[in-house]
Amino acid sequence: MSYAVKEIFYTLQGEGCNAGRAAVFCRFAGCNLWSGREADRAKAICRFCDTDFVGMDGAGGGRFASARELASAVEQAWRGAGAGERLVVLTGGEPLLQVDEELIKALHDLAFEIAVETNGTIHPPTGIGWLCVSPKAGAPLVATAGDEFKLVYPQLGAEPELFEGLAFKHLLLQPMDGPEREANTAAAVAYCLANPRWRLTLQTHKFLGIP
Ligand SMILES: C[S@@+](CC[C@H](N)C(=O)[O-])C[C@H]1O[C@@H](n2cnc3c(N)ncnc32)[C@H](O)[C@@H]1O
Ligand SMILES: Nc1nc2[nH]cc(C(=O)O)c2c(=O)[nH]1
Ligand code: SF4
Ligand SMILES: [Mg+2]
Repeated sequence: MSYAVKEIFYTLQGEGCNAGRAAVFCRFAGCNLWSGREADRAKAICRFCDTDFVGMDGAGGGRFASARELASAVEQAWRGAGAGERLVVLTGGEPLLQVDEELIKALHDLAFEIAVETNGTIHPPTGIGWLCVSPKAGAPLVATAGDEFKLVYPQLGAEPELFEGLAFKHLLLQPMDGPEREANTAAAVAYCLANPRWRLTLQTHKFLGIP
């Protein structure tokens, strides 16, 4: 199978439990909850997306004909010294529209740990080392277990209480970015203070000014 990739870049994971860790980000093109076109945003299932995932025209992006070619491009982007600690974050768009066991094997063959950022609407293939699920109100949630559950807050119809019975190691609230970011951040802080099972995560790359 071939893979449509928007961009590949090396940076620090900005969000979640692994914030601060160096990683290659591989951003797949396309999503099942929004076309990515501004004209469609108001009628999309997911309306608050902060990401351009349309096309294959970003840095390091393109159409990759095979899992080995894509894994090799990820390896080319790695800038860390030595052989250890290699981490790739597969994101998008919705990566699980494209990620398959062949790609996972090809990345493992190059000694990468694999993290995935997904909206939880697609069953993940086996072999993912760190699964981050970020549910979207109004979309079916089929990935009900994983490493971190990163709920963008607030979302009407996706209140944190609804998810407390799921099998995730970590429950995180991420303030929704956009015009209400400050109010959303204050509300997320208040929620975590009142409900200590939930921890706050911030999009640190945005205030660091890194990708
Ligand atoms: C762009 S998405 C790509 C991965 C996948 N489609 C998903 O939604 O999880 C990456 C992460 O950014 C989060 N995100 C998107 N827009 C956001 C916003 N406006 N504020 C805060 N987090 C946002 C998503 O919930 C997800 O955790
Ligand atoms: N630095 C950095 N960390 C991130 N964590 C999740 C991201 C994403 O867009 O999936 C992201 C991103 O775009 N940049
Ligand atoms: S599901 Fe993820 S990539 Fe798709 S529109 Fe929502 S935040 Fe963006
Ligand atoms: Mg992002």
